[in-house]
Amino acid sequence: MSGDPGVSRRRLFGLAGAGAAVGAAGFAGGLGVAHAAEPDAADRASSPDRSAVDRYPFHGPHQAGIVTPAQDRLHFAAFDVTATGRAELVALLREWTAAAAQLTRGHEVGGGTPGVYEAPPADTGEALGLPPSRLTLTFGFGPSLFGDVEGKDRFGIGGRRPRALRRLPHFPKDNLDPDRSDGDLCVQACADDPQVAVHAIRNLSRIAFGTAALRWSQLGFGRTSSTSTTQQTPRNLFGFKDGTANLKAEEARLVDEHVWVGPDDDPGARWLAGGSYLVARRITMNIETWDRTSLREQENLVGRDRTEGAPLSGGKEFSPPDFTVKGSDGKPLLTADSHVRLAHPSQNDGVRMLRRGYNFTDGNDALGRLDAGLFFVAYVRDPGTHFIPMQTKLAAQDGLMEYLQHRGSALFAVPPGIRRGEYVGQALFT
Ligand SMILES: C=CC1=C(C)c2cc3[nH]c(cc4nc(cc5[nH]c(cc1n2)c(C)c5CCC(=O)O)C(CCC(=O)O)=C4C)c(C)c3C=C
Ligand SMILES: [Fe+2]
Repeated sequence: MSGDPGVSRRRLFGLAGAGAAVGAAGFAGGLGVAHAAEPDAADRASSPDRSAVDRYPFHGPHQAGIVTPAQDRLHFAAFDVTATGRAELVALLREWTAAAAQLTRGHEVGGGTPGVYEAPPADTGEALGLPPSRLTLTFGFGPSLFGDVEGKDRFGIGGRRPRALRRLPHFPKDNLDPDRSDGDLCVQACADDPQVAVHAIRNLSRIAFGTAALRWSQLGFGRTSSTSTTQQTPRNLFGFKDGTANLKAEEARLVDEHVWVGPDDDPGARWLAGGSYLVARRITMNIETWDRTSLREQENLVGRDRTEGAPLSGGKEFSPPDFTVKGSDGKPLLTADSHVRLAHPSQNDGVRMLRRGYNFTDGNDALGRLDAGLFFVAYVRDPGTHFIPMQTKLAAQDGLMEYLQHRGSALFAVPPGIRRGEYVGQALFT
């Protein structure tokens, strides 16, 4: 494995596939501009699967897990740093980076080198024998890392806090649970196998022991967006196609304009250039009430038809909505309180966002109602222009809000991609 000390889980079990060349070709041709990093020998796919690759490069100009085609499963974790020193924080970021490079290649944490028999193993073991499953690990820094509630700058980085990195404001109808909100650090683990995603978060949490503690986490079981034109549009738990009008990796110019932080966006935080901002919202959906709502009402609230996902103004799934088309009653077919009308770029100063959310359910509540919803994740160049105004409007005017409750909220600055030999966010500390 190209000099990497890690032992491939696949190789360990004698499963090495013959599809590496096919996989690499598929990556280059299928992804186009999606992730500018060229896979090296160790990053190449070891077996063909649905998308022709089973792993994505960890190193590159942008972190993987943003424009990377959205995988099927999510384990998202937010951490509080418990250590008080900058050196300990940097040491954690170094260790996380090394482990993430191994995990995304399908290797064991610690490289599979045998440890002391009397000591716990370096890797927890539940992913042994599993392929990389297109695991991506994406790291972010929360506002509190730069200054805690008392304004204390624990790590000497307060002066480099990006201007836009502040706790998200309280939006109308927010019913937030502090135990499901905020955090100093975050890790987004996405994979096509839930065991691989959970294994990654478990092992990164374990590495953090003594330096950072898990604050909250969220599992997601079905993507609610497409981030590449190669993907079919999935459905959310309201049964509607979600992700149709999402920004796609192939739209490189728009991704540059709306997702990546530019070098001159914030002169006091140039370390973030090439990175992005991650907005996370845990939104519970009142499934039982929705299921008792007529299809006509459901479609009017969304602004698209349920079967095809076409705008109610006519056309097919990817036809642009026409807000001027009126029904026989003289009213617009896309009503003023429909989600698609309110969220459309033409009603929001032209802003776009890269949505990367997941369906979730945590079983049922005491009344037997499904505790389910959408874990909304979006990547934006500036939350002040690309998220806060839209969410303020949706919270106040969106007809869907009758069926939704925002229970968790967080914002993180996502550093740019990681070069070999460096650790995530290194430019912030040098
Ligand atoms: C503030 C941003 C948004 C939140 C929060 C949000 C929650 C949310 N959305 C759906 C279902 C759908 N959303 C759709 C489109 C859509 N949503 C947003 C933003 C937020 N959604 C945008 C920017 C768009 C695209 C608008 C456009 O350009 O046309 C759709 C339609 C299909 C699609 O284009 O993706 C659905 C369906 C739910 C259920 C939800 C909260 C639980
Ligand atoms: Fe939406």
